[in-house]
Amino acid sequence: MNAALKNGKDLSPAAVLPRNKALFYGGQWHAPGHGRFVPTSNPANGEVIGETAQATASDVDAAVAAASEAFKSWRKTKPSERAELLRKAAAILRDNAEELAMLDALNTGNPVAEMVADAKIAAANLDYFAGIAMEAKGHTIPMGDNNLNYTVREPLGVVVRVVAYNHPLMFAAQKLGAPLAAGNTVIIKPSEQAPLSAIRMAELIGGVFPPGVVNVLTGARECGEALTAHPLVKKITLIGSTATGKAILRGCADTIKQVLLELGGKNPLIAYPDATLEKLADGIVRGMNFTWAGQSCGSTSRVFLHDDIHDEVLARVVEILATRHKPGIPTDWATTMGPVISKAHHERVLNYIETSKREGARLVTGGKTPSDPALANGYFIEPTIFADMRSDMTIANEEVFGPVMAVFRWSDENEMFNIVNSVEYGLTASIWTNNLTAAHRAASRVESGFVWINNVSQHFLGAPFGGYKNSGIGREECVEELLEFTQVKNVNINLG
Ligand SMILES: NC(=O)c1ccc[n+]([C@@H]2O[C@H](COP(=O)([O-])OP(=O)(O)OC[C@H]3O[C@@H](n4cnc5c(N)ncnc54)[C@H](O)[C@@H]3O)[C@@H](O)[C@H]2O)c1
Repeated sequence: MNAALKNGKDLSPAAVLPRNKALFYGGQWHAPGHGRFVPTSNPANGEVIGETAQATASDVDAAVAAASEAFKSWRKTKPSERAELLRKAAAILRDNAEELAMLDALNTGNPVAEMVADAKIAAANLDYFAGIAMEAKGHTIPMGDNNLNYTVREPLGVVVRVVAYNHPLMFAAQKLGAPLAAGNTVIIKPSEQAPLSAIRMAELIGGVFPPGVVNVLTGARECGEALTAHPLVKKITLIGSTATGKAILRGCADTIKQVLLELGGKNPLIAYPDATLEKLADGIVRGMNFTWAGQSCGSTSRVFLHDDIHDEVLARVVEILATRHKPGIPTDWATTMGPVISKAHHERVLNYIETSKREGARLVTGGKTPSDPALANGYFIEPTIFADMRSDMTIANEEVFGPVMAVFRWSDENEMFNIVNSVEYGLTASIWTNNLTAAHRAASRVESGFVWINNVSQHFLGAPFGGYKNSGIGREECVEELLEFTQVKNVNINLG
């Protein structure tokens, strides 16, 4: 199939790459103050495919000023009108889903066929927050005679949303929904590792909103730090690593800035002996998100198999994996697994593999770069499984953020939960059993913010997503996310 054509649409790089490379704020494109642009590349072959501006502190000042100015009228805009614009933006994203998927495939290495869903998920989020814009409401509080006491929820002001590289368009677009619906203006800071689709998003939907309401600043750590420290930024949110979350928390101290943090994970999948083995094996493969080379915060990368079913399930998993995920060129519509994001990350993941071997984990499958010469210049790694894991091994505790699964054997439930809950992370967990009591008991014991029973990976719009422990602060994709971007004012009226 010609990768450049899909449903009559031209999906060649020339057609899908953004036209701009500068900074989008105040409704216009601005060259960075110091004029620096940096290249961005395609992880499937290492080739440079574009360049983007590197925002520094002076650009941050200018963008925050524009967003701050826009806030004055956006906060007064009727929620129903704000909702209408969000719905308009959602429709544009849906119309451009294939183009945006191809752009993300070029810049992240995630397979294009699977990335089409990302624009649609982002659009669904915008529609969802458009629908609940009126839920940013207050209460009346009974105070007895001669007093009327009520609360109102007001927007915060300028909100910054810093996002990770693994689903760049989806994160950049979906994270606009809640703050805009609540009346804030937003600056999106995409990852410097995959910035192109956020720029394209600004081209497509930036003009739907009044100037300064939606802004996109590309840049790296320096840009993120300047945004974090800026006194006129009232809240900063992050989708990123726990290390960056800690840096942002530290950077917020001087301005007493609110945060919302969606951070890393080392998520357990726990299988009881009575689970339906066929579905379990399928779920273990799906939960690891091999499609994006394991680069998902929610990946269930620690699999705890009960002794009675361990060997049979592991054999099934290896069998499914062999037919389902094979590294390939991400812009090819038939590809089922992409590379990792960069040369540095490739080396990091391969190091984790070598360390695991050295520490005595048993390599069951994968563990190396693919032999296909067409992939030689990209950052590909075969889907990898280690078994006979011990809790003191490195990948039993550290987030690899690559296609590397760690399988543990268990027989004592208490010992198993000690290991499950011994890591610093607590994002997701997946529990497999047909016993209702065991399922609820396990859900209650596991220290994670988002738990699936007999399922993996899926998010449910309206249901709170977020982490326990060092996996984050706050909840998203639900009413609470909307309320995160409001502050409560209490008004007491003396009627006497
Ligand atoms: N919990 C979630 O919902 C979720 C979703 C996806 C990814 N993640 C996590 O993201 C990580 C992988 O993504 P990544 O490598 O892009 O993460 P990262 O933390 O390296 O970068 C994330 C973003 O933070 C910015 N940044 C870096 N240092 C900063 C600083 N000091 N101040 C402000 N901003 C700064 C980066 O430029 C980027 O835009 C993994 O740990 C993964 O688990 C979490």
